[in-house]
Parts: sequence; structure tokens; C-alpha cells
Amino acid sequence: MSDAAAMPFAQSVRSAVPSVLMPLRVRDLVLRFGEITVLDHLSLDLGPRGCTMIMGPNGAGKSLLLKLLHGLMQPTAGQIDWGGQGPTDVTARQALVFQKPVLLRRSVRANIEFVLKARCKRPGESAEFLEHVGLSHKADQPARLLSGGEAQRLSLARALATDPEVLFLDEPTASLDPASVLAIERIVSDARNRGVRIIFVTHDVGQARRMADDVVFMHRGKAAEHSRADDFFPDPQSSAARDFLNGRIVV
Ligand SMILES: Nc1ncnc2c1ncn2[C@@H]1O[C@H](COP(=O)(O)OP(=O)(O)OP(=O)(O)O)[C@@H](O)[C@H]1O
Repeated sequence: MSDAAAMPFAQSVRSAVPSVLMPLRVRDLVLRFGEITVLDHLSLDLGPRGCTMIMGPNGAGKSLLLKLLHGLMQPTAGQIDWGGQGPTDVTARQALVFQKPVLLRRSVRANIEFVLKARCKRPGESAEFLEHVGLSHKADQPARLLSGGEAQRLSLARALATDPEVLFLDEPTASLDPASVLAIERIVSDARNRGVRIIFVTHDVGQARRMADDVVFMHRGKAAEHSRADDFFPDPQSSAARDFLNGRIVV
């Protein structure tokens, strides 16, 4: 990893003005696949700022919740209200980073330029995004030759190049080494501090403690608990969250 990772942006990609998408209000969200209910009357309110960490055991419905919030899937029932905005506007103002980086088979620089062009921005701005994530020295290399950590930093830079008001992250550091994890966290924290609303799924309790302003703990398709990080970690209210934090298997 280069020390240049997460250099502060000269350009203000987002100012600290709250997004028009916030607050988020979710009511009685249900998602079924045939007879199987995976999200079960989930309700949630998220305020205008900060980093919300979504935690919970395997299969709790975390990834599906992100996809529904981002408009990639439709719920079986229930409401998702992003500040009263229409669905097209909502998805365009958001970006999603997956655990496995999704990159174009082009150069590192071209991956950023493609996004900038789609957003009618100057391709020359790609240099700033690459510097921000510590990849200036790899700009002309094919993206497919990047290491896992580098590819995820490029994936994050692509997401930031869309100038999102809300950034979803679905276990973006699950397969990265500790230095790469911290590099990603610094980039995400910087975005948060510039006013991007972060919604971040992780299994990593240490990461959640470092990053969270608030925590949503999901269990069996519901938001079992939603609290400020300062309250959640020392004193989780649900037995499932207590077991999870203590490393016990939660079913
Ligand atoms: N297309 C589908 N048909 C049936 N069940 C599905 C489908 N997609 C997902 N599921 C189920 O929905 C449940 C929730 O999936 P989801 O990927 O949201 O879990 P998760 O909380 O992100 O889990 P993990 O921590 O393991 O990534 C899982 O039990 C999964 O098997």
C-alpha cells in the first residue's frame, strides 16, 4: 500500500451539506423468495449524517437490505422513503461497493475516466481520485493486474467519482490484509467527514468500533437493535447482539 492512500481531497467532492435523500425512513419492509421470508417487517430510521454500521450473523439479510435500499431489488411489501425523493433520483445519488471489486477490463485510469465521463465531468479529474486512494503510480496498468487491496481502493475511487450522497459498502474489506483494511477505512472516514452518508455492512467488530456512529444489528430479517455506537458496544440490548459481540454463534 502506498502512503499516499487517503490523501485529503483538494476538490470538495461533497460539501458537508446533508443529502436531500436523508433522513431515510423504512417501514415494515418484507422480502420473500417463494415461501422463504428473508426480511421480516424491518423498520429503520437513519439520520442525515455519519456512518451506520450494519452487523449481524450470516444470512440475517444485510446484503439484501443494501440492495433494496439502493433500488437494485424491489421489496415484497413495505416502504423505503429517501427524503421523499423518487426512485430514479435516489439510485443516481448513491453508490455501492461490493466485497468483490467490480472493475472494467481497462487501465486503472480508464476505470475512473469512464465514470467521470458518464457524469459529464472532466476526465482530467481522474488523477485526483487516483492520488486520493494511493494508486497514481498504477494509473496506466490494467486494472485486472491490481492486488485485492488495490482493486478495492480503485473500486472505492470509482464509487467516489460518482459524487454519491450515500455510499453503501458491503463487506469491502473482508479479504484484505490489515494495512489495506486501514487504508479503505481512512478513505471511507474522509468521505464521511465530507458529508457522504455511509451505510457499511461488516462482520469485523473491530472495524465497526473504529467506524460506527451508530449500529444496526440485524437478526432473522429484522433490525433487532439500532443504537448509537457508544451505547451499543458496551451494552447491547438484545441477547443476539451480546452473543455476536462475544464471538458466540448466533442462529
Ligand atoms: N434469490 C434467493 N432466493 C432464496 N433465498 C435467498 C436468495 N438470495 C438470498 N437468499 C437468502 O436470504 C438470506 C439473507 O441473505 P443476505 O445475503 O442478505 O445475508 P447476509 O446477512 O448478507 O449474510 P452474510 O453475512 O453471510 O453475507 C440468506 O439466508 C440467503 O440464503
